This record gives sequence, structure tokens and C-alpha cells, in this order.
Amino acid sequence: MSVIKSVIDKVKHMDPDQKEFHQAVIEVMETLEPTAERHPEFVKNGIYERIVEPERAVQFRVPWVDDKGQVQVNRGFRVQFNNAIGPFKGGIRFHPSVNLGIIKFLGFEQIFKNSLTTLAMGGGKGGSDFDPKGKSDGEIMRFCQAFMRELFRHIGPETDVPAGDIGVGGREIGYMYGYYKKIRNEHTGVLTGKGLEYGGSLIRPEATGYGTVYFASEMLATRGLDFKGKRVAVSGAGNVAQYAIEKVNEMGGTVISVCDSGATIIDEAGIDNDKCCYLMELKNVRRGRVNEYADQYKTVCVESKNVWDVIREQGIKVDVALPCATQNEIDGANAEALVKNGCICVAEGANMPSSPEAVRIFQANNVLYGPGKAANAGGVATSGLEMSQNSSKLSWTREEVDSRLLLIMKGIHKSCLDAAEAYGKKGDYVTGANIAGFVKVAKAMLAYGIV
Ligand SMILES: NC(=O)C1=CN([C@@H]2O[C@H](COP(=O)(O)OP(=O)(O)OC[C@H]3O[C@@H](n4cnc5c(N)ncnc54)[C@H](OP(=O)(O)O)[C@@H]3O)[C@@H](O)[C@H]2O)C=CC1
Ligand SMILES: O=C(O)CCC(=O)C(=O)O
Repeated sequence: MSVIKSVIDKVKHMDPDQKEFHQAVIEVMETLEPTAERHPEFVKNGIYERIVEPERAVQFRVPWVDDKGQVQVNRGFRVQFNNAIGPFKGGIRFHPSVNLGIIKFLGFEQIFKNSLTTLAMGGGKGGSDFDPKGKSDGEIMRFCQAFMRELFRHIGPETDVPAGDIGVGGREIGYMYGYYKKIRNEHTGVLTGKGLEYGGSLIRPEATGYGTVYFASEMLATRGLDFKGKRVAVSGAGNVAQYAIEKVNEMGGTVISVCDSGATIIDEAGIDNDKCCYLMELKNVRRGRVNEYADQYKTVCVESKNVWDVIREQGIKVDVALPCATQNEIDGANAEALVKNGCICVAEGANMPSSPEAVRIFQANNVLYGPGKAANAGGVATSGLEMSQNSSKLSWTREEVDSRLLLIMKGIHKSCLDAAEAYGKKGDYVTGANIAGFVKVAKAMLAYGIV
């Protein structure tokens, strides 16, 4: 039996209920077969067995008091997956669906993504099953403080540097950083995505969305195409979606959709910059639902369905798809429909938003398909730039950070294509991203011996 198959079997056997983690491991491992043939030293030193096992995974109790004075208890996690090339690095997710398997899938993906950025960052991820929806600002603050009351002992600027993800934005980072500073009595780059006044980087809020569009633009350029005049479907309405919309508008495309977990909006006239500002205020300040957008602009609003279901059911034409909400939002039927409706490019702002069947359909139909670990790496890359600025106690201009982000995304695109070609899979961004990300980490692990 090949080492790859035996690693996959072992992962399934050890944690049978962690289905998202299995999905991520299978997707990566199946493309790494040729690296085992070319690098027998990786096999001999157990690199494949070791890379699927987190360095450590911490689970903890998060007790907090709600506005009615009642004690609530949530579960917190931090999975420190691999620090071969730098401190553990990856976001924190607050969402009721969070469990150990989801955090492990995200932490595992982060290893390869962070490696692709070329910056010195290992892979990690954390979160809680806490649901921020409908909570008051005071409740969010008390929860963030309770979460940090345990997390602080596991993190540090040279150890593990968390950031935001679903349900964790600037407000939550502020509360967590403020509490860390209080109990450790130190001002240090222990979190990224911080406010500009206390060590954050310009462009970090924009970086994941902008980076995804930069990556898509590079993919389109391989076929002599660009965003001008393209109809673009975006899912989600949060951080990544908002700045993807802003960048698509700048590049001359028309974004026709957004969604949250309550509804999908189809705006045939396009979500222009004014409407995007409205969406940002709605989501980031008023913390409302996207159906208010439909009331404001008299657009189509389909309750309880995601963007991809609506596009399939209504036969909506789309040139470029940017899934920016959550894992497995595009299933096989949705992928078939996107292909049928003319989609030529999919760049994943979210982590693992396409199911394995959807990925197969995109690739079989020659769609330019950019997996999340490459396409959305701009967020963590800019977190890496925030860490650099914190270490040197400097703040770079918006132009400087954005130009570095663009260069990094171009570099990731090239690394994916180069690795794919070097391993006989020309144009396959999945294989390219996995191999390019993996080989660097594997070589570092090899250098350390068995630890
Ligand atoms: N923030 C970052 O820097 C990075 C984020 N990512 C990934 O991007 C994705 C989005 O993250 P981000 O924008 O930060 O998170 P946000 O919390 O800011 O936004 C998430 C958006 O997706 C929607 N959403 C979540 N689940 C569903 C669902 N099941 N159906 C429909 N809509 C849903 C949310 O709606 P609702 O509010 O109703 O839940 C919300 O509008 C995630 O996969 C994340 O891991 C990747 C790299 C970096
Ligand atoms: O900025 C970071 O550290 C993490 C971003 C993130 O969570 C991700 O890339 O999925």
C-alpha cells in the first residue's frame, strides 16, 4: 500500500467523525503521491504521517456571563498544527458549527497556505462554538475576554499568532488584544488584524478579498482575459466578500450577488461602490441581515438559499465565481450549473468552499479553478506583513502594503503553476498549490530530525 493511502486510512480510522478534516487531508494527500516518489527521504522520515498530526490541540472551557446575568459555557479550541517554517499562524472562528474537526481542517490547510506566501509562518487555527449573532456588544466583549483568559497561555509573538476568521473581525480582535495586554502586561504582536491605532497594518482588512481578486486576475490573464465586463458571483457578505466586491469593481467587473446565512441577493444592476458601502455599514456597523439590502435597492431576495443554489435554480449567467462564505457551499449540482451557465474561473475567497465533486467538475471542464489555500492567502500574507511591521516597530503606507500583497499573490500564482508543471500536471492549481506548499515544509521538518 502506498504511504499516501495508509496515511489517509489512518486519519479516517483515528478520528472517524472529523469529516471536514478527512476531506482536507484527502484533497492534499492525493496530489502528493509524486512527491513521495521523487523524495524517498520524506517517506523514510515519516513526513507524511507527521504532517497530518497537529503538534498540539488545546480544548478549553469558556464560561461567560450574558446580559441577563446568566452563566453561559462555550467550548474553545486552538490547534497548533505545524511550526516547521515559523510560529503557528491562523485565524479564530466564532460560529455555532465549530468543532475540533473543523478547526483541524482549517489548521491543516493553513500549513500549506502560509508556506505559499513565502513568509515565515507555520499553520494553526482556533475558535469556539460561540454564536455572535444577536449578542450585545457587552456580551461579545465578555466572551472575547473569557476566551483570551485561557488562550493567552498558549500564544505569543514567536509562538502562535492568531487573527480573525468567520465571526471574528476588528471588534473582537480589539477585545482579545486588550485583554491579553492587560493580563500579560505587554504590548506585542501576538494577534494580527489589530486596529491601526495599536499596531495593525493598513490593508489587512482588505487583504483577503483583494488578494482573491488579484489571484483570479492572474488566472484570467493566462487565457488573455481580465475582469472588464465580466459578471461576477460573490457569496458571503462579510469581510472577504466586501473587499472582493470593492476590488472587482475597481477592475471593471460587475458583481451580481451576495448572501448571508439568511438570504441571497441577486442584483442584476451590479453592486457598485455606493451599494458596497451600504453593505459594509449594514454588516459591520449595524450588524444587520442582507435582506435589508433588497429592501433598500429593490432587488431579488431569496430567503434560506445560498448564492449557488439560486444561480442553479434560476439559470443565472456567471463568468467568474468568488465563493467567500464557508466550507462546502458549492456542491456538485451547483458546479455543473456554473459550468453550464458559462463560468470560466472560480477563485476561492473562503476555505474549502467547493465540495470534492465540485472541484472535479470544474477541473474536468477546464474551468480556471484556484483553491482557497492559494487564492485567499492574501489575508494571512498581510498578517505576516503586520508581524514584520510590529517587529520593526514601523508602519508602512497603504501603497507599500498593497504593492507587497500584489507581488505575493503573483508569486503564489507562479509557484502553483511552476510546481504543477514540474510534477507533470500543467495548469492544475490544486496539485501545484499543494506540492509547492508542502515541499518547503517537508524539507524544514527533515532538517530538524525526528521531533
Ligand atoms: N477573514 C480573513 O482574513 C480570511 C477568511 N477566510 C475565509 O473566508 C470565509 C469568510 O470569512 P470572513 O469573511 O472573514 O467571515 P465573516 O464572518 O466576516 O463573513 C462570513 C459571511 O459568510 C456568511 N455565511 C457563513 N456561513 C454561511 C452559510 N452556511 N450560508 C450562507 N452564508 C454563510 C455569513 O453570513 P452570516 O452572518 O449570516 O453567518 C457572512 O456573511 C471563511 O471561509 C474564512 O475561513 C480565508 C482567509 C482569510
Ligand atoms: O491572518 C491570519 O493569520 C489568518 C487568516 C486565516 O484565518 C486564513 O487564512 O484562513
